Amino acid sequence: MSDKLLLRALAGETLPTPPVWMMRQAGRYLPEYRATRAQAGSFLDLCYTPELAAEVTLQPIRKYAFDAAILFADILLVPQALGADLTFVQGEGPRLSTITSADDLARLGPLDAIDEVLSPVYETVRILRRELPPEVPLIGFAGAPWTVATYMIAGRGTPDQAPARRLMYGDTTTFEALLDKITAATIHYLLKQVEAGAEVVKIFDSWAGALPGPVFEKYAIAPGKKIVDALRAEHPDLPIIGFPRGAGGNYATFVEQTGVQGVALDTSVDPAWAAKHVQPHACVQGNLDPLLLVQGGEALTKATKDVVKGFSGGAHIFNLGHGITPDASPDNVHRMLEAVRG
Ligand SMILES: Cc1c2[nH]c(c1CCC(=O)O)Cc1[nH]c(c(CCC(=O)O)c1C)Cc1[nH]c(c(CCC(=O)O)c1C)Cc1[nH]c(c(C)c1CCC(=O)O)C2
Repeated sequence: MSDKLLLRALAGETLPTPPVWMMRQAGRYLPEYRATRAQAGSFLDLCYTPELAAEVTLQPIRKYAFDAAILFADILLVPQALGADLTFVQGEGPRLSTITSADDLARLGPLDAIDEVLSPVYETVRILRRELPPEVPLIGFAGAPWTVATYMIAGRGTPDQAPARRLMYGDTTTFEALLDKITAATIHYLLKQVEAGAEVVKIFDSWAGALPGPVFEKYAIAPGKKIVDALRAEHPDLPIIGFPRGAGGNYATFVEQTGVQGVALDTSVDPAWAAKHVQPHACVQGNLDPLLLVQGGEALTKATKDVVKGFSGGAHIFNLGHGITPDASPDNVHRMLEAVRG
């Protein structure tokens, strides 16, 4: 049996204490992250400098002894590798060249050129497999096609993904061709991460909840399943975690139809509902409100224990319902861990 608790949970085991990690565990709430980030220059320089990307991945493992490490990179590296211009504007988020027509789509580069941009990420994975403690598995990741497409179409984050939804309605052919291109690039990218040493992969569909109900199956589940099937064909035992954030009642369908071993639940999901409708079919991951790591105190301790208790009847990985925010206190993370591990 594996000594890696995360892999045991993903294999369906109910553990006395769940393994713990946090989305965005390498991030701006940590002073050591901010120092390495300053040394690297820009956020993208940090992503593409393997020694420094490995260093920020390791920082939260050293500080908190989390049960998993997640590769330091970003879901928007795939659009960049496909030829989109990408910058991160301090305090505002990403900016990309937009795709609103078949001509824009045609200007993207070929799939077989993406490794020219992405190869430093594979080097980061190789360094991490050498340097991580043996009991800490490495999670590789990518964005799901719909979520990546929302940024490629709008050229930035938007509150409601209106530009992507308009292309979906107005030029379905271009929209679907873009999803197919991202899907193919993502399969290649994740296979390369696994070959380099990632032991689990997670697919972030952060904007799944913005998809209208009638097309959830077509644009969240079907591309997700395509990726899962392609990875499984090469690596039958690879554990895969899906994160269809905001999927609500569709969480159960998502798990059933994609066949993921793990599913990350966002903050809006009630553990009592998920324990009944999702957990019997997959290991659940989540779902503490990240704001509690800003608030701290008894509220944090109580909510943490409630999440652990709510999912104690099955396979569970303790995590947040979304990423930890820059204003969270590093000490509150210790308090959360104490409440999980006792
Ligand atoms: C939507 C999305 C992105 N990136 C990601 C998602 C999906 C998860 C989610 O919903 O949060 C995924 C991601 N981004 C990052 C990681 C690294 C690993 C980790 O979780 O620790 C992961 C897994 C680093 C990052 N990605 C980003 C930072 C902050 C950049 C900085 O240091 O200035 C980090 C640590 C920047 C980023 N990256 C993205 C945005 C919109 C932004 C700007 C907003 C922000 O600043 O938080 C796109």
